[in-house]
Amino acid sequence: MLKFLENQLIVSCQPCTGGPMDRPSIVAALACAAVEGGATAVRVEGIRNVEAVRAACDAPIIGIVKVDLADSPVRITPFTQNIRDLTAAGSDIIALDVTDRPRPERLEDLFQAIKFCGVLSMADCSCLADGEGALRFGADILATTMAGYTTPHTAPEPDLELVVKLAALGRFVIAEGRYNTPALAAAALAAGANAVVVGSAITRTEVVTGWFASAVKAGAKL
Ligand SMILES: CC(=O)N[C@H](C=O)[C@@H](O)[C@H](O)[C@H](O)COP(=O)(O)O
Repeated sequence: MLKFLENQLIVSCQPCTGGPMDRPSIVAALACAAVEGGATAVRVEGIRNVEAVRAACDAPIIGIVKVDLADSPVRITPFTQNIRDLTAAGSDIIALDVTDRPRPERLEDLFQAIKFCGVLSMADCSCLADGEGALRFGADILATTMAGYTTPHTAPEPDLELVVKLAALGRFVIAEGRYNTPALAAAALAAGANAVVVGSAITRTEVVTGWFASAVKAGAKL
């Protein structure tokens, strides 16, 4: 699986929550379109969406569940039950938030559940220490997904420095988070990532339209 993903583009098919494209049939169409365009794998949120994508295309699926908890800031795949459900729905890889923040279940138990389910684990890190911790639990993939998201202000640029640091740990590294142009996606691989995930710039029409709308408004003022 990791050989198959080497030097490849992975597309995150997560429409804006509650938006007009937030439906399993549309997520499945986005995934098929991404594969037609050259993506090798897709990242998909939610059990119904993973099921719909699995039924529509053969590409490897990185499955996640996002849960909003009252007593924890951890949102991405916080429960072992999420892992069992994502596996049953057809995920090949399961990604989870591995940041050092209060969480409802122990990371050790989550990684054990992933191993027990026979799928690969992808550790969504915010910093080098997250990656080092995830390695101790046997993470198969280290990713930069959470870089810039554990403090209130999201950085505008992707965290290429974290790619370099994680790559030095010697595990398969996926760059993810704000790779909003082809040049930035290519820069991730040049920095040492084994693959790159692009989401918003390909599959969040509202976000991309917003970028253009702001630029057009700013241009009109000149
Ligand atoms: C921080 C967090 O919750 N990230 C989520 C992870 O699944 C998604 O909302 C992102 O869209 C995804 O990581 C891809 O990143 P970008 O959309 O920037 O290409």
